Order: sequence, then structure tokens, then C-alpha cells
Amino acid sequence: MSLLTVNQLTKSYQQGQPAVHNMSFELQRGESLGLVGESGCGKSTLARCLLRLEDIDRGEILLNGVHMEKLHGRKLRPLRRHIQIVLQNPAAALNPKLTVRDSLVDPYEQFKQELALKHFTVPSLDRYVQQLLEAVELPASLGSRYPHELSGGQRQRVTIARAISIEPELMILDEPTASLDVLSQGAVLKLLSSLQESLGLSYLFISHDLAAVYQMCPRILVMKDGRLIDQCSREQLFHEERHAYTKELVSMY
Ligand SMILES: Nc1ncnc2c1ncn2[C@@H]1O[C@H](COP(=O)(O)OP(=O)(O)OP(=O)(O)O)[C@@H](O)[C@H]1O
Repeated sequence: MSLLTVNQLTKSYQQGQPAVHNMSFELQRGESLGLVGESGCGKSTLARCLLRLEDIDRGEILLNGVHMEKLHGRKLRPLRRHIQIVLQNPAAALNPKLTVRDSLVDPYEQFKQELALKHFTVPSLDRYVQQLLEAVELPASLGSRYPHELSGGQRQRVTIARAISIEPELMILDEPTASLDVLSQGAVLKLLSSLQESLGLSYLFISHDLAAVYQMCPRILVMKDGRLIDQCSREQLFHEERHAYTKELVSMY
């Protein structure tokens, strides 16, 4: 069974065309699936629908075969625990009033009753935070800092540490390196790859950056105007006859 199955998902905002129109795809356990398309094509709306931050108009979202599309409130807890998101702007993702340590402990405190961690141990919260910082290659001493006392790259590593802290099955990475300089981008991509392997994570990797998608994702979905218009392996993206729009995206790159 697929980890995530999306069937004919449609989402409209108040006016105009649906932002996501009739999208269907599957994401397998352990897969890193790319999602590309120009600005405004509906990538972030799709991510928000998968996280159930938006109600959808029509369609189905199944996580491990369980329908998520109609759940609300506390019934969404399994989804909150199994899907985590890392966004483009780490400054907005972290609470400025919390130290790194407190940000990292927060998801654990919320979900500890239902967690069965396989990779991290919690002999004490300090030791747990130390393991999380180690996993994202940050020194333990950063635990006492506030987000504004970190560089952009360090902040993004903290948001990644927070996302992996409860060992989700799926991470939605929405332009995770877009706000970073080129050197930090490469380092964060490398980190994400190694975490995927060591923690057995699955990724939906959303990006404008075709080189990053190529590096991270063996399979790639192409969206245009809210629709899924093409899907292919990363080799096919650059080397085979593809949908005219996919060729245009590649040629613009
Ligand atoms: N909260 C909202 N209310 C109304 N319209 C919205 C809202 N959020 C997004 N849209 C519209 O939905 C469409 C898809 O936007 P979305 O942010 O999902 O695209 P995107 O592919 O993620 O773009 P980008 O790559 O620039 O982040 C756009 O036309 C956008 O203007």
C-alpha cells in the first residue's frame, strides 16, 4: 500500500479557477517525490491541503490507506504526527520567543503519549535535544539560543530537527533551501538526503530549483495551472520527449 494516495483532489479559493484541479498521485514509503511548476501553479496549496490546513472541495487524501480528507480537530492528530512540513522561510517557522531547545521539545511534549520513537531516545529532554542537534549537524551549545541568534542555515537546520523530532513518516519540503545562499543550500540538501536514509523518511520535495529536484528525487511530478500535467523519472526529465510545458521548464533552467 502507498504511504500517500491522492485521488482527484480539487481545491478552490473564493474566486476564480481551482488552485488545485483534479490531482491524483501516489507516494511510496521511503520515496522522495519531486513536485515542480512555476510560481502560482498550486504547489503550496497542494501541500496545505495534504496537511489539512485547508478544506478541500473534492477528492481523497489517504495516509496509510486511511481517509484524511474529512477529518477535523483532534481526529487529525495522527496526520499531524505523521506528516511534517519544512518551509522556505525558517525565520517564520520558529517561535521567536522560544529557545532552540524549547522549540525542539515542543512537538515531543504534544505527542509523547502516542510516540514510539525508533531512532531517538529520551533518557532526558536535554539528551534528546542533543541527539536532534547532532542529527542536523549543529553543536549542542546552540540549544540555549533564540532563533534571531542563528544564521539562516542554522535556523533551517533547527526547523528540520524539529520536523524529524517525532519521526514523521512523510516530510513535505516546500522550497526548503530557497532562502539560503548557495553553499548552505548544498549542505542542507546533503543533510536531507542523509536523514532520509538514516531515518527512513519519505519526502514530497517542492521546488523551483530543477537541479535540486534532480539531485533529491528519482521521480518528479510537473504541475501547471493547478493540474498535474506530467510525471517522469529524473532521467526522463532532461533526456526524453516530454510534455511541451516540461520541456519549457527545463529550457528556462
Ligand atoms: N489564501 C489564498 N486565498 C486566495 N487565493 C490563494 C490563496 N493562496 C493561494 N492562492 C492562489 O492560488 C493559486 C496557487 O497558489 P500557490 O501558492 O499554491 O502556488 P505555488 O505554486 O505554491 O506558488 P509559489 O511557487 O510562488 O509559492 C495562485 O493563483 C494564488 O494566487
